[in-house]
Amino acid sequence: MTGSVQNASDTSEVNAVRPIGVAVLGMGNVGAEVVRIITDNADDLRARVGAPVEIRGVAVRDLSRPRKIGQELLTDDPASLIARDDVDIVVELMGGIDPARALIRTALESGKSVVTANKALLAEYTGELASAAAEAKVDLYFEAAVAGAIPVIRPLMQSLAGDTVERVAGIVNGTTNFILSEMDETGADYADTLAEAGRLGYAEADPTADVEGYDAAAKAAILASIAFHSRVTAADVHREGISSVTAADLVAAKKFDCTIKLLSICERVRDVDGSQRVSARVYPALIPLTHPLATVNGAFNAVVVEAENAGRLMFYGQGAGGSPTASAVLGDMVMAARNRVHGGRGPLESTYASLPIAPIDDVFTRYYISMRVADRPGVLAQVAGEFTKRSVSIAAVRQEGAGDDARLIVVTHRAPDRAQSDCVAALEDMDAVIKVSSVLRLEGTDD
Ligand SMILES: NC(=O)C1=CN([C@@H]2O[C@H](COP(=O)(O)OP(=O)(O)OC[C@H]3O[C@@H](n4cnc5c(N)ncnc54)[C@H](O)[C@@H]3O)[C@@H](O)[C@H]2O)C=CC1
Ligand SMILES: N[C@@H](CC=O)C(=O)O
Ligand code: NA
Repeated sequence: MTGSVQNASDTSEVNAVRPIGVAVLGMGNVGAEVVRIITDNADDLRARVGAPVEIRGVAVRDLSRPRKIGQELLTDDPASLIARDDVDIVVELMGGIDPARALIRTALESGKSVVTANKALLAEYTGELASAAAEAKVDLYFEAAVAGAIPVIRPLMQSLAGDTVERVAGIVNGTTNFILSEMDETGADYADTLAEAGRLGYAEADPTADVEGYDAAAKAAILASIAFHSRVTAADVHREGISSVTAADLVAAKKFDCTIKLLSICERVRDVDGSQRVSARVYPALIPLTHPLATVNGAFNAVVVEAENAGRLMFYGQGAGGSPTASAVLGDMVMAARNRVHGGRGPLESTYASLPIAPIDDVFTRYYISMRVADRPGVLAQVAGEFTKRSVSIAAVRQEGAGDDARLIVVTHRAPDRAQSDCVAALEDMDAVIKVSSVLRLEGTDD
């Protein structure tokens, strides 16, 4: 056998190396799996890192709850745990902004490397935390924060570091994808499916973050920051959730050979004057059934990256759940541990391009609009007139039903989102339009 990793596990050389001490903050869906894997795979981890990896403690809220770890390792005092001299790496899996933000900052400032899956925190405070990591010359890794087990952060930060990324788009929220897939395939009820996503460990502690698109927007902010070397925060991301998507929308989408997915889209916008901006947006959209993202179901995620030289790359896998997410956390933990044993550091934050944000109004989109209309001659022409006035070209019109149930479905060509939303507002004001029942964007088409 050759290679230092193999030799390290076989000889006493490693035994002489100081162990890497790990503090785990939070023992919920992900934290419990991280603790399990570190415990079960101790020998392999030691060989891969070049030193034993030892859990120094696990911070929990409720000390009395039975856990699959020795009671002596549990604490309800995370600040004291991370302050210990024998802690080298802090793995933050509590979620939320406070106290996670302060704990991570303190850990970094006192020279500990940090691994976190906390996208809500990163989408606001990566700048602050990355500066603290850079100052202290330690690592801040967060592969698990976007698309769970799927490697997307590292490919964007490292593998594509020499390329120019044009677009990163995909399905990055497992809970909403699970809900939409179940509603589509089995006609399952929205509320039941959301509860099931919680039981399966996919949903956030507050599932509003999932269904209203906050989680997907946080991930879009993280992806856009890395892809476009610019600081993008959650507030920069246009966000719409899935709570207004109905079973009827899914049925109607099928008639257009489409399905509905909650998409996170990060795009380099190239303006006519040669300047560049970043668009980051999250919304439920129709996509053709032939599109690769249309077959991504359940809690699976997929991210499509388009880069100038690499072309199109697709990353697919389990985007949520305890063990898949723990896999990504462990990958980061091993990297951070190796760096501490052998020297070296992960990449620093890169925001040199500082591209401004393009508001949703300026972005070119396509719309799918379903409305109940008065069943009388001339209505179609009136409706079409509102689009013509705003230079929005109609790609398809379908008329369904009759009498009180007369419906028009309009699909537009690409136009500035502002012009499209103005058309919708005008339709809502028309006497002939009884109700605009559904407005969704259409993605994944060339026109
Ligand atoms: N569950 C998933 O599929 C994924 C979760 N994440 C992220 O990973 C993190 C953890 O997620 P889950 O394990 O699902 O959440 P969870 O809610 O199951 O676990 C969090 C645990 O941290 C504990 N905790 C919270 N505040 C604490 C405090 N101050 N001191 C001690 N313990 C505290 C809670 O009691 C809970 O047991 C979150 O940031 C989440 O957004 C990221 C990717 C996927
Ligand atoms: N709640 C999130 C968990 C993973 O990030 C999701 O459903 O994707
Ligand atoms: Na990931």
